Amino acid sequence: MFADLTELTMNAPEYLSERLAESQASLAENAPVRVNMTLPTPGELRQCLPVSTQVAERLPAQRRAIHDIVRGRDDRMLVVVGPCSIHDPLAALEYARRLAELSPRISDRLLPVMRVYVEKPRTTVGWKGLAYDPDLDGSGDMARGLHLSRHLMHEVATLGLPVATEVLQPMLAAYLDDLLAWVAIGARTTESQLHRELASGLEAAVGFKNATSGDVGVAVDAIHAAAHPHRHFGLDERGRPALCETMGNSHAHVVLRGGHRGPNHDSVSVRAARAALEGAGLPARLMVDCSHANACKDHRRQAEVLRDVVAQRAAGETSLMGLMLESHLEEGRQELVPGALRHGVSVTDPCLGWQATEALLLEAAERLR
Ligand SMILES: O=C[C@H](O)[C@H](O)COP(=O)(O)O
Ligand SMILES: C=C(OP(=O)(O)O)C(=O)O
Repeated sequence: MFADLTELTMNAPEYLSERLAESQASLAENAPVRVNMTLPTPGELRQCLPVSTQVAERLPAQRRAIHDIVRGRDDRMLVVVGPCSIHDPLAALEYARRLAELSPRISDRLLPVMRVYVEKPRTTVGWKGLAYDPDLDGSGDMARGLHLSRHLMHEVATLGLPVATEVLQPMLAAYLDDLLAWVAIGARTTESQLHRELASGLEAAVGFKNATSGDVGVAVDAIHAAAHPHRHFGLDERGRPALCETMGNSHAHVVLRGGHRGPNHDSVSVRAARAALEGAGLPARLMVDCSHANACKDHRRQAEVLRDVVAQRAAGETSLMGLMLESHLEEGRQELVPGALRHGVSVTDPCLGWQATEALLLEAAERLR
């Protein structure tokens, strides 16, 4: 397994992309957008990296378990935990092995799902994630990025862990969604109609973050929109433009991540979010992201936030059904300097280290028993 991924990390799957002939590319030389490479279609990538029988059989049960928590039929809490972003697939697999080992020790009270985030939304500009730039140097080998992303998700799923990701580019869902047990729509895209349509057609439960401003209303609107059937523009398996019809997703929920005005994990904010959902006739089900503006981007504060949420839940706030933690092998973050990276340290937001994460999840499970 590891040998396979190591090899993949080094060898670009050239057969999956095709540089357009110079004559074709140069037609667009002076255009603001230059198309110089075709990418594999979703069908081609899926064929190249098929889902094993074991993973395919396990995924529906994982999704059902998450649905049950989202709906309140299972009183455990969902915990979406893992690196802010994946930049080193081998380090991510090492993390996944540790989480898979911890999982049975807490699974009576918590259901861990691993963050395998291969796309990053940026406030302005910055590295956009493994799917866009797996070599971390701006070369943007997206064919390899897609291949690595799918391969890694499959490896994580093979360990028995449910896989979570944020879908930023709606087109990418078709490459990955047969591996996803939980999906995030981020704070910067919750208001986007395209993302709401996408969520409406996913089998996985979808968490909509409140806006970066702190506005929870847009996430409530998003849940409403995602629950509806839609007809929207999309791509089929062969990459052709297609009219897509969706059924509506009844497992969308709000994720409180704080905002420009400060955190929103406290009991007053939780009650306000609950009231907003109830007022819109929607189930009052909430996940709290312990990171981002809830931790004021200080990874150590995630522990305080988690303890506060668990205490509220233990005191009877049953609308709180989930937690999110940004966590990697080692704590903190580092600047993205290719060739000088420390192993297992985030290159985007600061993360809790593994030891602190493990201790915190064991403590939370105990508190919820
Ligand atoms: O989760 C990661 C970041 O908070 C998000 O991608 C924005 O990052 P940036 O503000 O560093 O661009
Ligand atoms: C980008 C993320 O969060 P948000 O959309 O809340 O900023 C994230 O969870 O990685």
